[in-house]
Amino acid sequence: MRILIYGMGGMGGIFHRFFENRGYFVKGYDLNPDRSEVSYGEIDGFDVIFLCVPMDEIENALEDIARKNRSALIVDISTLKNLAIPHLERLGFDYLSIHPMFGPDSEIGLSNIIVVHESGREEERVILEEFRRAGAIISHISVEEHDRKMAEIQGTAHFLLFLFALTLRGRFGKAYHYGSPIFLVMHKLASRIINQDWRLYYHIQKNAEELRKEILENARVLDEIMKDERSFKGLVDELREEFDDYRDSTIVLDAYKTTVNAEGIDMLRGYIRAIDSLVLRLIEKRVEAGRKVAMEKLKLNEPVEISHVEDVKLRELVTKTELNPVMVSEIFERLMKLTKEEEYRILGVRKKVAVLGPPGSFSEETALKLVGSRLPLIYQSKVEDIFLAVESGKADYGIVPIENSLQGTVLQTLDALLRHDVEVFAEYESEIRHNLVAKKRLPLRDIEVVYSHPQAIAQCSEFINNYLPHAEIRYTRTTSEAIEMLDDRSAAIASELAAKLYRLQVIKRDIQSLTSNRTRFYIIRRSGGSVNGDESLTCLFFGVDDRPGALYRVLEVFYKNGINLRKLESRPAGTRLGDYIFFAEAEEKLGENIVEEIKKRTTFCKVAGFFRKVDRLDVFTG
Ligand SMILES: NC(=O)c1ccc[n+]([C@@H]2O[C@H](COP(=O)([O-])OP(=O)(O)OC[C@H]3O[C@@H](n4cnc5c(N)ncnc54)[C@H](O)[C@@H]3O)[C@@H](O)[C@H]2O)c1
Ligand SMILES: O=C(O)C(=O)C[C@]1(C(=O)O)C=C[C@@H](O)C=C1
Repeated sequence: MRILIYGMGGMGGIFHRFFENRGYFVKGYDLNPDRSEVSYGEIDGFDVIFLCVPMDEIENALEDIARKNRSALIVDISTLKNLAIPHLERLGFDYLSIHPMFGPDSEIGLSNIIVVHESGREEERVILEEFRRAGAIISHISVEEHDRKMAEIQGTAHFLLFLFALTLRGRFGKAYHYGSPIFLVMHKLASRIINQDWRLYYHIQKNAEELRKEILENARVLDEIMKDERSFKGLVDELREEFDDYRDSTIVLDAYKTTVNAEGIDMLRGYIRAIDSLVLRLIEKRVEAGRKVAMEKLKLNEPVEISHVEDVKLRELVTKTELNPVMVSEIFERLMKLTKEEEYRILGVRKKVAVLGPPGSFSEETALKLVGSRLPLIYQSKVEDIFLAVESGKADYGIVPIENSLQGTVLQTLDALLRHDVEVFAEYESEIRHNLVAKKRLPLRDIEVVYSHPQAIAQCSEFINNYLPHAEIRYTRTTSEAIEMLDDRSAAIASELAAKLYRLQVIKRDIQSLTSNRTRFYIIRRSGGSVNGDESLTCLFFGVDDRPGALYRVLEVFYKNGINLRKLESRPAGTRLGDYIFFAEAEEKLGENIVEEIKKRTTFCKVAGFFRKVDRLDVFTG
């Protein structure tokens, strides 16, 4: 979906950043060439055009667009619908008409967006879904009802603020040091609207003439009521029934302090203290919201950690500030960590699990199957680092691949298992399923490039040869890298989880060749964990003298006790050329006597774990 922002002023800027940060192709066009990224001649190549020009310019702008591009979906964001909709209808555009109830310097999250007209096009669904996911509150009303409601809502607020300004004019000058918080907030709001485009307020008030009469009448009534104690109390009692939500109004008032012009060291220190205490209260609010999010996630079976939500958030935040982007990202990463810790706590998750990253990898997919979706994963880029994380206590468990049906034993895992003070306590087997994914639904013939890791490409070669012989293959180091490269004409091979995480379309599921592609994982923990009792397997390392029959004498122990070995590998001991250490997996939990017997017949023996096969791992207890 190619999006054009037509009019790159305040509102245009917001929508440009919003969609760009979410990975859409977005360009801006403006009469002012300094703000334009494309020329007027290029506006025909877009599927969606956000109309973000001032209201007086809407008609001209629509005429200009109609000359170049009649097929795009127009997104009308105007404040008053009677200035835009007649022209959209006359020119025959498909259009989505919304009223974003926020200004250029606001955040979309928690803002109201009123939808007054939809054309039924797919792009509309995508746009509204993005707003919804960003936390906007979307409501639907008719065009007529919209203009009536705006007269009530905006008309009343603006009129009263202008009245406030008119009444106070000339009384205080700029000396507001004795202002109360409520007064100061109202003063600020009045100054805000007085300093914006007056035409907007003029148009809104045009629809609000009846309402203003009502306000003036109410003012007279109120004046009378306030003269009498009992009638005033009666009014307050009545109003309290409707105006009862004043939670956190102090935060609103205290936020005002951050906007004063502080001068001198003492006042500046006071100013910073006020900001700090506000920040602290806001952090508490953030964490409180995290607790509620966690309960929602429990219902939806969603993971606590959603990396693409975090990535988009960080990208958006750094584009909103001139501050050092690295530090800003760090601060918000810490805040998210605090929130996530609280989410885990509320869900009763006590364990942390180290897996091979990055998010969206097949290892992560396995981890999610094993431990469910709401666990703290620690992503490591190497098998060795998973062992280190577990050994050092940074992670409680590690999930490491030990064997793949196509590639055989994972030697890094074997070597690390020998060196580190960890033990295997469970194993898990999973089938790797590859999917062809893309940014949008694409017929196979339109896919020009396929990105993926060489192993994934190899495992899907049959599918690629049969269905994508025309496509160019480009190798990437990781699945995430393949996904980052995607444009409208390419596809990637990735796990179902990655498709979900990065909100991609799955073009074709299970494209791996018929040969089963299974991977067995060990689940490791620090040595000395409690034995469960239902262990049925043992893995161990041993070394033998360099003489005939030495290995035979060890194997004899298994033979004599009727114990099957399902795996036997030799690895260089790392001492001198020709010295080997053996690794074995026995299909039984070896008793102490057997281990003793093996020790007698070997130069070295380390039991790396008594373990069992599992389908789930409980991370909610212990
Ligand atoms: N500002 C708000 O709080 C707010 C809130 C909701 C909706 N809106 C609506 O958003 C729209 C834009 O408001 P804004 O505050 O972003 O305005 P703005 O003045 O900040 O930006 C308008 C931009 O449009 C450009 N422009 C003007 N005429 C043009 C034309 N014919 N072709 C191309 N570009 C043109 C201007 O150069 C400017 O960059 C209006 O319809 C307004 O009703 C504004
Ligand atoms: O948005 C969510 O799902 C949250 O739980 C909030 C939050 C955050 O702290 O910003 C925390 C965890 C997720 O990884 C993404 C974001």
